[in-house]
Amino acid sequence: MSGMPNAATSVPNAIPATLEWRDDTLYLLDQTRLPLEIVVERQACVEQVWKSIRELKVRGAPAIGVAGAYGLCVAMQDSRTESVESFRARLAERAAYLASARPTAVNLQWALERLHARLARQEDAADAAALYDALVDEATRIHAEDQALCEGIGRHGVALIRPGCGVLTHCNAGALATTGIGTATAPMYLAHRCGTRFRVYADETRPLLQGARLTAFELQRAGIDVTLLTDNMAAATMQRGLVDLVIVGTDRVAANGDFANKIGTLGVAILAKHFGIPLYVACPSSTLDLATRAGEGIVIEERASDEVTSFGARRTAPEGVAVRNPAFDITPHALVAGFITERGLVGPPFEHNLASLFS
Ligand SMILES: CSC[C@H]1O[C@H](OP(=O)(O)O)[C@H](O)[C@@H]1O
Repeated sequence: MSGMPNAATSVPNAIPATLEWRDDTLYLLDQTRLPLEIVVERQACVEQVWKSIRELKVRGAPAIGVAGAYGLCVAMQDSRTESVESFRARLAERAAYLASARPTAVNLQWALERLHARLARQEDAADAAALYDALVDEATRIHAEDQALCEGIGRHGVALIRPGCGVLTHCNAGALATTGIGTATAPMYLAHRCGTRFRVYADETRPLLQGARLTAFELQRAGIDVTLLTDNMAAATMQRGLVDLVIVGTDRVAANGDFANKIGTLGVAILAKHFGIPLYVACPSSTLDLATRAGEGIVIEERASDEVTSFGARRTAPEGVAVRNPAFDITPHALVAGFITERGLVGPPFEHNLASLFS
């Protein structure tokens, strides 16, 4: 898979990894500059990491989780010479700060809580420097696990992609949303790796165009047949019989199988149901939030209106017009054929079968 991010490749024009932790420093591929520019940014402080997550320089639930984990390490570097008690107190405050960057993707909170839990187990730490080392070790483990989780999702979903089929996806749940081969794209990359020929239809995904800027970019560079659609073309494309399967990612799955994903996913799911097309949701088990009973319990991030009133740098709406800009919507589990996770392909009844993944 030449040219895709996070692939172990020596191809010179390959896209750099979504993020990198090197010499106690976090580097992020600035996804707001893609597809025209490939810019990697050194994160000098935790405030910069917070801003990078908030501004979607790094985005996608798994990638946000890994970036948040390393961001907490960045936050604690200056506290290595403090007392153990002071280090632990500061950790809680810095974790809460990072969690405030974006509320919907469960992976950010999950990763920060996992680092917190690691330190809770370090009861006999000699000093704060040892606690810092434990944080970096745990963040590194989360990073490595994420790459393996993507491969597992790919293995459990690859059989869904039959030769000659058309797959529609929304937003970017690709390699650029993770530190591996993606979630929704994982079955696509594995099918491509096996020589299966299929077509992908990528919704551009207004207002921030993750589908056009990121999904079309990474799939094209990997040599996968991808066609870019405007969001209002999904219905006609399905009506023409070009779509056999929908695979999307998710930012949070409630216990009953309702899920949050990029705004517009609900519309795609309703269309898929109408045209008798199965919709699958690809996610690592860390995205399952069994503590939230149903979709109405998921907090939806509201974003700035200028993301809607401008197209790139060009204003496209009258000054003062009222705007709504929810970044996600909630799709009810009744519209879902199954969840593709690293632990298996999960069908209904979701309340029972999702919980069974952890038993
Ligand atoms: C594999 S999670 C990808 C998920 O995250 C995206 O949202 P954003 O670009 O705002 O982080 C979108 O909902 C994707 O499905």
